Amino acid sequence: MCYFPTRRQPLLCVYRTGVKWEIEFLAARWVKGTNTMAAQQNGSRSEPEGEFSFSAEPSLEHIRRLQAEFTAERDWSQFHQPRNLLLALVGEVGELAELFQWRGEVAEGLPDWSDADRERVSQELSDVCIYLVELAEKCRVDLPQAVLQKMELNRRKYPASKVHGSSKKYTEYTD
Ligand SMILES: Nc1ccn([C@H]2C[C@H](O)[C@@H](COP(=O)(O)OP(=O)(O)OP(=O)(O)O)O2)c(=O)n1
Repeated sequence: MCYFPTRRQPLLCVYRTGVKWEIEFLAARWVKGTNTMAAQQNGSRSEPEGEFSFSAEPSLEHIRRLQAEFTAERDWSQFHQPRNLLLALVGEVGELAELFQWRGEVAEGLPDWSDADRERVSQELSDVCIYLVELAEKCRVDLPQAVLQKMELNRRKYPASKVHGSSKKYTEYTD
């Protein structure tokens, strides 16, 4: 797998043979950052107002491998059993919740938030994602496939024609 996001692709591909995922990941982040900066300098946004999408990389498998390397390098695998990871995950969810605490309703895009608070949200969401992915690994759940299967189940449980515009739980439907 290789990144082809910009004309800088040769730089990124140089690292492929070393299979140093962290370097690839940081390089991809750098590319995204410079793209964003360039867009800002040109006075343009990378996306139309109101639209948002994730970068294609890293995949969940890529994140799993990066975290596996991170823990192996520190001899921390001994601490990262499923129960500990679950507690760590819940702790990070708590830290994320704390950022939203007492603010009242928050608009999509967090328009009134400071850059520092947005950065904290980004970091806490990342902590949640990292621990979630590692917990899935330790539970031997193939998370991307499991998510697809769960979404299919959700579609069948909540047929759009039946529940359109309603937030009721499926158990509340009588027919
Ligand atoms: N034993 C550990 C400790 C940390 N991490 C990684 C995964 C998380 O992404 C992040 C969590 O680090 P901290 O426990 O220091 O928590 P925070 O980054 O949230 O710091 P703070 O609690 O000060 O906000 O580091 C890990 O994998 N295993």
